[in-house]
Amino acid sequence: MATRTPKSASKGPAKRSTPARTTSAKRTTASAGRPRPRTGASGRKSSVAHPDPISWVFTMIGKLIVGLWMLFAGGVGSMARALGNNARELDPAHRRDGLGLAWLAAAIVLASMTWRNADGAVSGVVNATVRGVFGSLAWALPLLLGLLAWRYMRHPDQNADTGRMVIGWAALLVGVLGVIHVANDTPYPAGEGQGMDKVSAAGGMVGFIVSAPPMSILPSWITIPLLLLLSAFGVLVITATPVHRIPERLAELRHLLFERQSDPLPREPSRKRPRTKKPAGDGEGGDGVKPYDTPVLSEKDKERAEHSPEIVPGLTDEEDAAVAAAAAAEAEAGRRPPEPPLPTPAPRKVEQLVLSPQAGPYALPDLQFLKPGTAPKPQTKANTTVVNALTSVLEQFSIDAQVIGFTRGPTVTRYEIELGPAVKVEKVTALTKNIAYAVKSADVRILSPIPGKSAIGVEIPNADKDLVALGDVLRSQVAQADHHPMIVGLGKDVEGRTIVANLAKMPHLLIAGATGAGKSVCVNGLITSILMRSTPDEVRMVLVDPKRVELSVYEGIPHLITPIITNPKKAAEALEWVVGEMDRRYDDLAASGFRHVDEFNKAVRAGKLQPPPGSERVYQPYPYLLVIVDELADLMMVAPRDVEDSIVRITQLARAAGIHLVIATQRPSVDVVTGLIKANVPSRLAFAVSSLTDSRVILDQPGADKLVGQGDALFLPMGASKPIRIQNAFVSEKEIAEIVAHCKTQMQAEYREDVAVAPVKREIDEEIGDDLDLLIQAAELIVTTQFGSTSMLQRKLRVGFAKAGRLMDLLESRNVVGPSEGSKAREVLVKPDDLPGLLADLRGE
Ligand SMILES: Nc1ncnc2c1ncn2[C@@H]1O[C@H](COP(=O)(O)OP(=O)(O)OP(=O)(O)O)[C@@H](O)[C@H]1O
Repeated sequence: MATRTPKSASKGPAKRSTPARTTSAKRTTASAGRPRPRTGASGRKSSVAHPDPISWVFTMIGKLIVGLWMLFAGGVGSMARALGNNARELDPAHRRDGLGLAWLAAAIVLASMTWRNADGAVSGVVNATVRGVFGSLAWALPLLLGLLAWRYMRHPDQNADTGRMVIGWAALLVGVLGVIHVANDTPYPAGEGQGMDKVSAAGGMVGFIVSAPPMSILPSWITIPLLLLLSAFGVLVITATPVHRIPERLAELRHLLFERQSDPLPREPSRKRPRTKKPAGDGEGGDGVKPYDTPVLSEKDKERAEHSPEIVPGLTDEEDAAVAAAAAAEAEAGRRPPEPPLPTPAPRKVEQLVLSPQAGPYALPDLQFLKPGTAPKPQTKANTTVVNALTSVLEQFSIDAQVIGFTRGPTVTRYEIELGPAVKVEKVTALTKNIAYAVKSADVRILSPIPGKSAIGVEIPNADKDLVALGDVLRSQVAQADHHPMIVGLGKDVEGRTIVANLAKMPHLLIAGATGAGKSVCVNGLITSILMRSTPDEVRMVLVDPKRVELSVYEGIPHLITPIITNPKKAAEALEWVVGEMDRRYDDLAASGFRHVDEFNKAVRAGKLQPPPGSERVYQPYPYLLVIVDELADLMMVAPRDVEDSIVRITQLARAAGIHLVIATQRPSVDVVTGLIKANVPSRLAFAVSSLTDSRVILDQPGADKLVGQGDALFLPMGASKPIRIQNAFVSEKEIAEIVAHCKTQMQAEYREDVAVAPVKREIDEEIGDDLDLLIQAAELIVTTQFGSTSMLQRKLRVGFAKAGRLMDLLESRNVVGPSEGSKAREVLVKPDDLPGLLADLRGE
């Protein structure tokens, strides 16, 4: 079989070629009548009818030479190809190193020929040529080549930047040479009183070419500004400054030149610490919590080694990061230090419904307490690699689609894929695993479509993340423009936009995520945002921290109405207190005819609300009440029913009363985040979770299982159908401690006594449930009459047989009556004297 195929294959062409050959042979024979050389169709050859031996020898020698030449050329060619292949296998960085060295050599050679009076024909020609071309700036050419060499070797991975630099410097050089040429009366290379000498002494041929044409039609006072404009363009390209950002860049420059020495944050002496005292890369030295701190595996060091400090300033050196990011933050704020909202004046004297009286003015903490994050990186080599990987996946599967661009966010980059006509979206979405394989990342999330765009989004984590700092978020224009006291900084979205949210509008928020996903940092961010922007008479807080350590730093802040609640049982009580507070506020709203506490407050501030005649009451504005529960699971373990009841009541009604809940949990399972709680907490913030099920519990859709952790989150505000992906803002423990200290110096915390105190009925047995009142009546009846009869309970309490039987069972289980004795009444085990104690027990007191 194996031999047959070539045979038959060779037969085909042979058969096909035979007639042709036969025909031509016949034709030749017919025309010449004798055999002719097969090559010979030309007249010249056909005229050589009898080649003599000498010419034959020459012909053969010629053929030999041609053959040898072809052999040599083939050898050189294949050698070059082999070398080329090897060169292709070289690390691109090495190739660029080679290029850099070549430029350096050229710079040195050029400098040796142009910077000194070298004799020698070659030097003379090179010198004259360089001067002829670049005129009086010929001396700068070796420097520019040296600079190019340095860039190639220093940043082998920044091709695009090097290209930009070359273009920028070229534009600058051409513009300046033109100006020099005009300044020297625009000499021509030939003509009377002109010549190359004069051209070389002015702007050279470059200067001539760029200045002579405009000078022939325009006066010099127009030509020079035009040339200066070209030079300015070069400077903008070199510094990568779009025109609209010139003021910011100038501000940065001023900052670097004049203000860097005088620390922009003088309140923090620690900033001046010598670098060596801090472990390298410890972005928040001594803070405990560091941004992107990986608790299990320390990949940070590896990452740090892979990125030059210029690319990832935040992860390598705190001071550089601080300076770079300060510049960026200032640039963002247009160099104007952001103004904190004005402190609210001391409240008027109040007499009722007071959470705690406040004396003296209260100054909000300075925003400088919060450090800036890292400046966002526009594009890195990793992005180009991913674009190539995506393109090749689409090509491999022959899908008519292309990557049309990407948006780099702080943690992930979203690549946009546009489909060709009649290509199914599913063709790309079905490739999730292949894309993940090609880009070497398991956390690929596909968005189809990107909201507001006809494109599919592929979100891939960045190897080099940006640090989003709470300080930058709160300093942003969007946060500064809104003075609502419940505005909190959430972070930045994939497009780098700052995301702030109004807790009052949420109106309640559920935060969930696995351990280490960034929940605690988020809760800290929310509380810190409030501390930064609101006075205690605007916002009051109840903090519930069953884990005991997460929120302890806030102990003593004046915004608290009760010490931080760490005991889950007391937490349930505090939630009940909140329900009571809500009811009190509702009573006020109902009595005054307002529908929201904001309207009520407005009326009170305007003095429009008068207490009813005869009442001693003095109205005063209600502060917002923010209740933060850091671990719902711990509460649900202790008193699931009470906690759920309170949460549901609060969430259903509290909005109008200015009471808002933030519930965090690391166990987003259905027994913790029950259907009732979910239905009543409309805004969700999901950090990375381990399973699709968890993601569905929080968001009612997948997505959170594809997050990368460390503050990467999906935010689903009330009413939205698609979550927004954000990188949560980071705030360090050190910053929090400073802010808390400031708040404490402004005002003492004055706690209400009754918040976490058990109201009358507390530890009611779950078994009793809603029957407590009936049970107490039954116990009273039986103990006072000493007659343990079910039918008596039926008659006296007017309940059915089943209920009476249940009450009797409950009393039996609590040793109030003995076991059933058939139709006889049960024995009563508690004496009338012990009744008060029994009732207190039943009430759980
Ligand atoms: N927004 C963020 N920016 C940068 N890094 C973050 C961010 N949020 C969290 N991290 C990093 O992730 C680590 C873990 O975060 P965090 O302590 O908030 O997790 P958690 O979900 O609260 O975990 P646990 O439930 O175990 O307390 C932090 O120490 C920090 O290094």
